[in-house]
Amino acid sequence: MSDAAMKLVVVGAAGRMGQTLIRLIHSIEGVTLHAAVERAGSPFVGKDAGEIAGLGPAGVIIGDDPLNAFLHAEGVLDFTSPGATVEFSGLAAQARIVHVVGTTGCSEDDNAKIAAAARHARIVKSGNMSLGVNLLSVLAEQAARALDPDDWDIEILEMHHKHKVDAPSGTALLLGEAAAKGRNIDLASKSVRVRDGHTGAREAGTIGFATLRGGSVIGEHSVLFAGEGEIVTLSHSAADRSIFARGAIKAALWARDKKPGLYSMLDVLGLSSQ
Ligand SMILES: NC(=O)C1=CN([C@@H]2O[C@H](COP(=O)(O)OP(=O)(O)OC[C@H]3O[C@@H](n4cnc5c(N)ncnc54)[C@H](OP(=O)(O)O)[C@@H]3O)[C@@H](O)[C@H]2O)C=CC1
Ligand SMILES: O=C(O)C1=N[C@H](C(=O)O)C[C@H](O)C1
Repeated sequence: MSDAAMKLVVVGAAGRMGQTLIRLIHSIEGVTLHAAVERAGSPFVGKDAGEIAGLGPAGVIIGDDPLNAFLHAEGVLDFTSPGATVEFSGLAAQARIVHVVGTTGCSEDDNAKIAAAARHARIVKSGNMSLGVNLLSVLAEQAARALDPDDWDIEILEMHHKHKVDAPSGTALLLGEAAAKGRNIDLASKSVRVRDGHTGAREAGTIGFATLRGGSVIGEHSVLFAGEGEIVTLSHSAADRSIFARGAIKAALWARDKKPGLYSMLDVLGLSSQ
C-alpha cells in the first residue's frame, strides 16, 4: 500500500456531511482533498470547497464533473442522494477507485445497481459510519438472539433533524437487520413500518419502527426489547457529524488495498460475525 496521503473526492461537498468531511480531511493525516463535486447548476459550483466548509481557501474548487474528478483520485466519499449514488457507483467502478457510500434511502433496485458496480469497485456502504452504532448493532443482534420472541417485542425508535428526507433512517434499518439476524428471520416480511388507526394487537415476532423528525437533532436511535414488566433499551446518541465522517475516512483507507466487493462498516471495524 502507498505511504502517500490518499487522494479523496467529496461529492455533495456543500451538504451537511460534505462540509463535515472536508473539515475532517483537512485536520487528519493520511488523506488529502483531491476534488469536490456538486450537481450541475448548484450555486456552489465554482466556489472554493474550504471556504464553503468554513476553513478558508483550500485551493480546491467545487466542480460538477464527477468522472473527471474521479479519474486521478483514489477514493470518493459519498453522502448525497440515492439517484446520485447509483450514478457515482458506476463512475467509481470505471475509474477503479474506492467508493464509500453513506447515502441512505436507497431502494432495492438502487442497491442491486450498487452491488453490480461492486463487481469492479471496492464499495463500503453503511447506513451509519460511526463506531458506536456499529457496536450497538452487534449488541442488538446478541440481545435479539438471547430473548424469546414470544416474550420480548422489538421496537426501533429514531429521531433526526427536520431536513431529513428518508424514513425509517438507514441506521434504524441497519439495527432492524441486526435484530432480525439475531432472531434468524427476514426483516422485510416481519417489519411494521407504520401504525395508524385501529391496528389490532401487536403480532408476536415482528420488529416495529417509529420515526420522529424535528429541529437540529443529528441522530438518536434506540432498540427496545419490551417484555412483561421490564424493558431493555440499547441506544446511541450522535452529538457531532464528525463521528460519521471519521468512519467514512477510515473506510476509504481500509478499502485502499482490498479486492473489488461490497463491504460494510462491520468489515472495516472488524466487528463482522461471519
Ligand atoms: N451513513 C452515515 O453515517 C450517514 C448518512 N447520512 C446520509 O447522507 C445523505 C446526505 O445527508 P446530508 O449531508 O445531511 O444531506 P444534504 O442535503 O445536506 O447534502 C447532500 C448534498 O449532496 C448534493 N447532491 C445531491 N445530488 C447530487 C449529485 N447528483 N451530484 C452532486 N451532489 C449532489 C446535494 O445538493 P442539492 O442540495 O443541490 O441537492 C447536497 O449538497 C443522506 O442520505 C443521509 O441520510 C448522513 C449522515 C451520516
Ligand atoms: O440524515 C442524517 O442526518 C443521518 N442519516 C443516517 C441515517 O439515515 O441513519 C445516519 C445518521 O443517523 C444521520
